[in-house]
Amino acid sequence: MQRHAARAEADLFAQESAALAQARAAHDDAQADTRAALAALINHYERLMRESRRLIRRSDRAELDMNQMNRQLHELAQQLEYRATHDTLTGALNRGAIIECATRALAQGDLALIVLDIDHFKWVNDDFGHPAGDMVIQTVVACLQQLLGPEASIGRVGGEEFSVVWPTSELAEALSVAKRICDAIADQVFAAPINRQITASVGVSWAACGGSFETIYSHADEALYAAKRAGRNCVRSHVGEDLNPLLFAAA
Ligand SMILES: Nc1nc2c(ncn2[C@@H]2O[C@H](COP(=O)(O)OP(=O)(O)OP(=O)(O)O)[C@@H](O)[C@H]2O)c(=O)[nH]1
Repeated sequence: MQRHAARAEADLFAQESAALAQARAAHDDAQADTRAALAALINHYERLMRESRRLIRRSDRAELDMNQMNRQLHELAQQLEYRATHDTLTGALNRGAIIECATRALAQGDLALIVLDIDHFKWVNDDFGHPAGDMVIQTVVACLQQLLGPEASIGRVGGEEFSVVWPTSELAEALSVAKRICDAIADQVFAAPINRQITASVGVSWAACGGSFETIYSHADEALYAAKRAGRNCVRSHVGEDLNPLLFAAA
């Protein structure tokens, strides 16, 4: 291939080299036919210009193709990154991405973790079918996004379980966010065929900067199940060793 390229390069300039040698000889020899040598030189110079233009056009096309391929590769890498970190049904962060996000947030500062689980979701599926259940899951995520804004880290960590990573030094602030989440879901109108109130139970945990994800998650999970035990549609918290028994009664 390299040999072929070298030969093509030699062939490309062979005639011009000969014409140049002829012109030099004519230049050095007072008796030579300089007009003929000049005519040959003009001829070959024009051929070189045509050839150069053709090569420039070809390289411009190759550059355009390469730029387009680069753009496609970049888009593909972004799509792969998105698919690796997001839940396909809702577009929320997936479990792995939420773990990474919470771990990073804990390394940088104090953090509240809010987990919520739709109440009696099995009945939704049983009464209205799995596609309607999927629609409820999507609506819950849309409701969280609407409530918390585009910057909030909202994840779907299980079938009908969601997490919100909420960096804050104030437990009271996290509890207020959790209460707003609980109320927003209870107030959300779900499209047909659901047409009935859906609620969620919410658990909140909090850890100071440097805490571990495993601890903050297990505390949030315990708080969530305390909320389920307390009758659902309510918020419970677990901070440190302390499982708060009566925080925000059912709405
Ligand atoms: N439609 C739908 N259903 C799902 C999905 N993932 C899990 N589920 C269903 O979610 C239901 C969860 O039911 P359970 O864990 O028994 O809990 P629950 O009925 O919500 O009751 P509580 O959590 O105790 O209030 C099961 O019926 C699962 O089949 C999903 O992606 N789509």
